[in-house]
Amino acid sequence: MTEVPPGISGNLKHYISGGEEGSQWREFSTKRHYTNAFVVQDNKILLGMKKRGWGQGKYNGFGGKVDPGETPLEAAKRELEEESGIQAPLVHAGHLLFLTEAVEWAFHIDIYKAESYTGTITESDEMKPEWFSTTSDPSAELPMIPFDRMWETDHVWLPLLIANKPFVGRADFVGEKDKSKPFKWWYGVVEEGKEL
Ligand SMILES: COc1nc(N)nc2c1ncn2[C@H]1C[C@H](O)[C@@H](COP(=O)(O)OP(=O)(O)OP(=O)(O)O)O1
Repeated sequence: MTEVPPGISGNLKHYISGGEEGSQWREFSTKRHYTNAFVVQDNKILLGMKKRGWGQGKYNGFGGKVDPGETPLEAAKRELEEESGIQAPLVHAGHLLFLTEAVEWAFHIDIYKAESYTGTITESDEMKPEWFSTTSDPSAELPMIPFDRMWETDHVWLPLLIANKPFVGRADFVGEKDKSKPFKWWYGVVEEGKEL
């Protein structure tokens, strides 16, 4: 299954794919644009525990919908500040397409990363920020990234973000809302020396 799935494109090299035997990509007619932003600094990553709405109870980057008239980068900076209280020089790291049974649109999510920030990390009504270790060193003072409390395919692409390898992926989920599980997925990395 090395063929790039419908809905994503770019100078991509197959990285990982899988799913239930015989499963087909789901059709979709509309996409909604979202952002997700991560601060990675000194072997640690800032995640937030979502306190309400879509993904409640899961850890994720900071983000949300792109508002009309905003660029994705503007939206990513606004959402990061609204949800965690900080400003950061975000750089585009990849994008993802997610489909679920719970909603009729596809989530197009632009993913951003920063290696520094200004301001004071502050809990908001939407997110509780926490630092996690990006290393597997058992002597690290921080807890490891809680992949068992994140969306199921995050363990595939978050290491690419941490390693500064631009990526693009698609995952189709089955099941209701937060109980949904991926049934088909494909992730690619951008070919060496090429643009995303
Ligand atoms: C597999 O699906 C997903 N995985 C990951 N890692 N992140 C996802 C997935 N589906 C959605 N997301 C992200 C995209 C956004 O960053 C948030 C959802 O944004 P939200 O609905 O909270 O948007 P807001 O504009 O903040 O919402 P309000 O209207 O409540 O302010 O999850």
